[in-house]
Amino acid sequence: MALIEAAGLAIEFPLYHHNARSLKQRILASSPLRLRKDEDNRIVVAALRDLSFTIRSGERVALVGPNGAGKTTLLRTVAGIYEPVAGQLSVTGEIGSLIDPAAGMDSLLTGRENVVLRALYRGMTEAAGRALAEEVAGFAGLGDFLDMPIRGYSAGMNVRLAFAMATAMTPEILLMDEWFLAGDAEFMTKAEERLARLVTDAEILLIATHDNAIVRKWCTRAIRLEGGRITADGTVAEILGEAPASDGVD
Ligand SMILES: Nc1ncnc2c1ncn2[C@@H]1O[C@H](COP(=O)(O)OP(=O)(O)OP(=O)(O)O)[C@@H](O)[C@H]1O
Repeated sequence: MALIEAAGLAIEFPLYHHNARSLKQRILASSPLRLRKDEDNRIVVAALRDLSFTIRSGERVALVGPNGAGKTTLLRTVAGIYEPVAGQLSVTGEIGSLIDPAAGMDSLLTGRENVVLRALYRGMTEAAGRALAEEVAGFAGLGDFLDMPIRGYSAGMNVRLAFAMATAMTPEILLMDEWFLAGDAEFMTKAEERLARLVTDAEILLIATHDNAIVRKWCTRAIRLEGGRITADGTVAEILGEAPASDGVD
């Protein structure tokens, strides 16, 4: 059973800037509690502060909140990209990650080679990887581009490949940034069908978004982050209420 549990989770980034002092003053003015000095006397930004939550199998959770609230940082932390500086995070279940399209891809390899390589990392045989590449090819609709190095792909092609690959592997936990749902109309129709199947089988969906229509369509629960903290956690109706389609910050 897939499960994500966080207790007192905190993520910080050191602030590197040639003029960190004045930057600090400016950020302090707008967000007085978000900067501090760590044990090594470095100024750090508290990207996530004291987060505690449990996400269980069957939940489809939206991370909502203004720019800089910490939504993507939380996705990346659950994906294992960032190490918490405090608190605990426990993630049970195989993760499919649609956060950074080129992450984990080798730009010198072709789309097909990347799919096979990813399959091998996951412990599949090469034959199974090749079969998976065919499946991904059919869905992503990249045509001959599938056999070209991905450094020549457009941004849209990268998204198609990443989306097709992540969803073909039916992860138990799917982590997604909203712009994976912003493809062209034809692709999105296909993608939505696939996503619907995936979120029915896959156990947890965690998506960062500003688009309330996406939250209402896909999610059962919403967690609101502000300034790196959870300020609300509840059903979509409780968190969004009568809010309009977008929170207007993007
Ligand atoms: N790699 C990094 N290095 C330094 N600071 C970072 C890094 N990533 C995020 N931050 C800081 O952490 C905070 C949270 O950023 P994050 O990108 O998670 O917000 P977000 O809610 O996803 O915003 P948006 O809606 O704009 O995508 C911000 O103050 C940001 O500047």
